[in-house]
Amino acid sequence: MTDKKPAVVLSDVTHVYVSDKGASLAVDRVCLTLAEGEFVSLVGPSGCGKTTLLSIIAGLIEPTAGHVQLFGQPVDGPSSKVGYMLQHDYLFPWRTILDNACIGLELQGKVTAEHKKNVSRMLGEMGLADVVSRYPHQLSGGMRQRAALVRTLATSPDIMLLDEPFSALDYQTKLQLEQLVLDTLRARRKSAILVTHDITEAIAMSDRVIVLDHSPGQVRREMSIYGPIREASPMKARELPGFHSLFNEIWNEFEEMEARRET
Ligand SMILES: Nc1ncnc2c1ncn2[C@@H]1O[C@H](COP(=O)(O)OP(=O)(O)OP(=O)(O)O)[C@@H](O)[C@H]1O
Repeated sequence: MTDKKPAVVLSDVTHVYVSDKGASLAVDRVCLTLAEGEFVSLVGPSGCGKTTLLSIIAGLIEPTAGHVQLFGQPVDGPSSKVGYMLQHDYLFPWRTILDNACIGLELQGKVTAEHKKNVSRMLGEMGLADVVSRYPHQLSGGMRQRAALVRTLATSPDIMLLDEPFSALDYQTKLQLEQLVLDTLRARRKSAILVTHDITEAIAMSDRVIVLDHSPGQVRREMSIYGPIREASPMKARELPGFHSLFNEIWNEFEEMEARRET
């Protein structure tokens, strides 16, 4: 028996955006549980509510109905338990890489010599030791995203929300970063939710893939990724037997959604 609480629980979460054009139902009664240390991906057509769900989990927007809990506690605003990594790195151009990586700690009033040493060590682990004193414009896109990852990890969040963090990168850099992020999160036993449009990325990185339907956003299908694929590196996973049939199953869900939209 274990009394460990799941990292995230969404119970019947619904969200309606209200604007001068009226009200629109973005997500509808979504239930989702993320276990501690689990990596889950959300995939689905554009506009199905993926980012809305991440914003709700991060406490940035309040759901219109339903409940969200992080480790058994209701979410009532942004929490230091949650780290958010986006497609754009949002590094400050006037700050060095080290100072950028320390910004979350600064905001939390936690910049001690020890914390700064820890951030420098993480930058080193990410292959950025030689560029800590450089400015963002002097780095490649992949290096900047690695710096953004360190900035997010520096405050030791328990849950990482990853909103298409690799989508602006070239294919080789994307594969390298997928590996780096997965190794880093596994070593630290972080729970993570990845939003991606890349079905192969979702399968290669996750313990579970959740396919969302659109209009309104609802959970359509959940697929557990079986052992060997889960345990392999994201690059090797793509070559394993069974990978393509998982891809096809998810692709078929997309085709069915598209066909329904056209009728
Ligand atoms: N601030 C907002 N005001 C009004 N409607 C919004 C707002 N943000 C999102 N929406 C709408 O809510 C729905 C879900 O948006 P969301 O960005 O969560 O979808 P998504 O699945 O992340 O999309 P994408 O894959 O294109 O990034 C869409 O119809 C979108 O137009």
